[in-house]
Amino acid sequence: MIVLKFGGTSVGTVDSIRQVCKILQNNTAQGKRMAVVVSAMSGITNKLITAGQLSAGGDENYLHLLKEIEETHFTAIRELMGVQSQSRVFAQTKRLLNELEDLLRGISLLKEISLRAMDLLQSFGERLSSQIIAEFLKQEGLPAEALDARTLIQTNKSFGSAKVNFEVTNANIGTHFAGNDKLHIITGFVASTDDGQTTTLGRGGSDYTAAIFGAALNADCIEIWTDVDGVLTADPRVVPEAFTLEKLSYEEAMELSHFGAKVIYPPTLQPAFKKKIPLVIRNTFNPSFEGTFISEESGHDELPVKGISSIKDIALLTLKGSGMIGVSGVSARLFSTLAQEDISVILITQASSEHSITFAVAPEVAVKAKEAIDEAFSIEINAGKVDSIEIETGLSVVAIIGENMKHTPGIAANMFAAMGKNGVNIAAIAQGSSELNISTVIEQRHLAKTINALHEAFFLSDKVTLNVFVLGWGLIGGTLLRQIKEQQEYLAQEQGLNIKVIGVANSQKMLLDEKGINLELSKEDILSVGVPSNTPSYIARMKQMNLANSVFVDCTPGMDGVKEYASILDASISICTPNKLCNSGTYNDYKAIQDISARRKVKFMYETNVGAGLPVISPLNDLKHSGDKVYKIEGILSGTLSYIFNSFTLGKSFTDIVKNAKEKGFTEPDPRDDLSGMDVARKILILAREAGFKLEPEDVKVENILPEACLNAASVDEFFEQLQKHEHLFEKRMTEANEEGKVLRFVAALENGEARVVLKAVDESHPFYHLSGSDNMVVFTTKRYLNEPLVIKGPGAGAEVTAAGVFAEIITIGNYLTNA
Ligand SMILES: NC(=O)C1=CN([C@@H]2O[C@H](COP(=O)(O)OP(=O)(O)OC[C@H]3O[C@@H](n4cnc5c(N)ncnc54)[C@H](O)[C@@H]3O)[C@@H](O)[C@H]2O)C=CC1
Ligand SMILES: N[C@@H](CC=O)C(=O)O
Ligand code: NA
Repeated sequence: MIVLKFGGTSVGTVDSIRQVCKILQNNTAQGKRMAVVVSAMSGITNKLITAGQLSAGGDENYLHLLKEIEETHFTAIRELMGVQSQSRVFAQTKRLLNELEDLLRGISLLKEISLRAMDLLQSFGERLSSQIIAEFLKQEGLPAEALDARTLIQTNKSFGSAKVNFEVTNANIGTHFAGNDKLHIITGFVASTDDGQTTTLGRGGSDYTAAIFGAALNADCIEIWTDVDGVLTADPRVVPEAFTLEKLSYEEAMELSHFGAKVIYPPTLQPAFKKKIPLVIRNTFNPSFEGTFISEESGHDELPVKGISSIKDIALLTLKGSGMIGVSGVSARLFSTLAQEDISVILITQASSEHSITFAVAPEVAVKAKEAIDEAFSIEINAGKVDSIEIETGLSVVAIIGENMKHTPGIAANMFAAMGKNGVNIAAIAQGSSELNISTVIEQRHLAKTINALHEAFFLSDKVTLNVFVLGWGLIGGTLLRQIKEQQEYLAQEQGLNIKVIGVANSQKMLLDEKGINLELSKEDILSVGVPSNTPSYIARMKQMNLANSVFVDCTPGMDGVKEYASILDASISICTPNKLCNSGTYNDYKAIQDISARRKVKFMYETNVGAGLPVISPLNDLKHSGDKVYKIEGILSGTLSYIFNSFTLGKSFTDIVKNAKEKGFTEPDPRDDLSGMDVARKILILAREAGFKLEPEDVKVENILPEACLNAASVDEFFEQLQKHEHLFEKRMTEANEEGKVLRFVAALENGEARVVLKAVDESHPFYHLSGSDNMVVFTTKRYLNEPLVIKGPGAGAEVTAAGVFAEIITIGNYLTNA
């Protein structure tokens, strides 16, 4: 015998009722014996309640609702039943509707509605639906018969949520079913007292009916048919990747539903749990799907955590004071006070210092709870031994649930790491010794982010999403976006890293889309649906989205984004950037940013600040952290100047070479940043700071090779005109060097804590002599690399290598954020 329960949506329309019929026919064909519990058609119970309230308030509009209720059922009959039986079923239904009308009229005359009348009123929903469905099933060839559960389930007189007398009820059900092989279509939710008054079974009442019948009949299984596939790992409206669980234990189901998974209401299923009858949650609208099987066994041995659950709105109350330490009976008084006020406690934590007890309640009862407790502890409060209760609001509970967490180390670590890296502060923690549930209290604004981060950490560790916000869509930004597009599929497949670009912007337009931007479209098409660019609002929107695993990528040459770095890191969003302005500003600013990223445990990465894609900053840090001592750093740190002086031979125009470097993407957006030595100065300053020297920008001594007229030119075009006019200056220096068998190299150096940038003539014996193209070369002389310095060499500028360096850092950040 199996007991099937069909909820309101499963019997809500003519189509769904037909669907129910198919499911039952299918089972019959397989020779299964069944009992069926049905709810009222969806929306009917609410209409009955409203009609009752209207009539009690003397509002004639209840008649309209009555009409609507009639229409819903008449439509079902008209569409489901053949002409021969229609009139009979209409008549049956009309009789019930007349009774309902009489009841509502009675209520309107009395001008009040008792709980008892409310129960009777609500019973019409199930009585109407069960009759029509039974008639339809009969017509379709099933041996169906409507069964009014009021004749079998006996309760006490607690109207609204009556207590079942199981002894009488079980006996009644046993007797009724003995030797009766009809297909009973049972009214859910309703019952009656021993003197025949109608009662209802409270929240989840139809599930309760199914459990009562299942237990009484020793059913093999109880199937709860609803409009979702089963119990999901998380709320799919918050986590689109949530999936249906195949198996759950009773305890897990209980914990998961306690936190708002509305699929079942486990307290009502107790009779079934007690008899160890398995429960299956199934989807009426997707009947081929197996659903979620709930039994004694948890299943999924590989899944220590089964679900992420939450309560959106709670208040946290704390009772604290020195007068509590070592005093017994404090918590007994506290919680019995709450019990007297009928306040349900959602979560409790107490540290072993016994100095305070913190607990969570629904926010609407927080003040009432505070007043009651302050009153109960008034003597201690007046004596200064205990403080008046503190209330914190705007909080949520997030919990991970699973039986296999028991005795599995690392689960809490994983949970807290995922939250910590996403900047979620935990206000309170609770774990029962059953180890079935770890609950945390967090700020409500972080709820969605937390649920998603935890879902990734526990269910999708092989498929995590990194949310990327790019500012600046020029040479580097554009190349980076192209590289991401080309590599997206590989990273998702091979690395389980789903890189989602959520925001893009150039100086004109910006676009943010939480669903992710389709990089297959052209830049013009993408930005055409954008809005005028505004850096502060771009960043505000990014923070407001509050997505898990977010990275801000600044590919602009200016300060607009840099000004916001502190606030971005403070919002627990990582940053990676080729923009050097942040790290080459004042030392205090540099230090502040480093401190914030350390404090917030988010990454701030900028390897491309020096030598573009070449590893320079990270090896320097490795040397430092491993205890080496850096004596000297010397380098050709400008790809542009390297290219220019490597290509500058007799007979060539200096201006053409600079233009050529710009076309190749080596130069800064304004090449004067390179030629003035400014860009190199920034780089050696950054290296000096990374090496541990507290230098300010003005501490770097730079030889200026550009004439005033070039520096002062109003535009880049005008600069090139002026450069042409002054070419002879460069030719002169080059010829002089050549005459000594030397070449010109723009060299940066850090020695004894002093940083310099000079144009130097070097001979063949010098390592910088043989450079070519845009190559950078960095020479580290250290305690360990003393006689043979450590040399790093390769292209130090250009769109492809720079963007690739930024991309690599994005991936590093992704791995950091998503691995515990
Ligand atoms: N070209 C290279 O080899 C290297 C460049 N870099 C750095 O990369 C950065 C980008 O350089 P490029 O791509 O060559 O510059 P670019 O001039 O080609 O592109 C800059 C982009 O930023 C946009 N932009 C500027 N301010 C903005 C704002 N407030 N909001 C939104 N968008 C804004 C511009 O519209 C443009 O799309 C610079 O900081 C540069 O120093 C670093 C290493 C190597
Ligand atoms: N303009 C710079 C680009 C890299 O930082 C250079 O030429 O090195
Ligand atoms: Na680099």
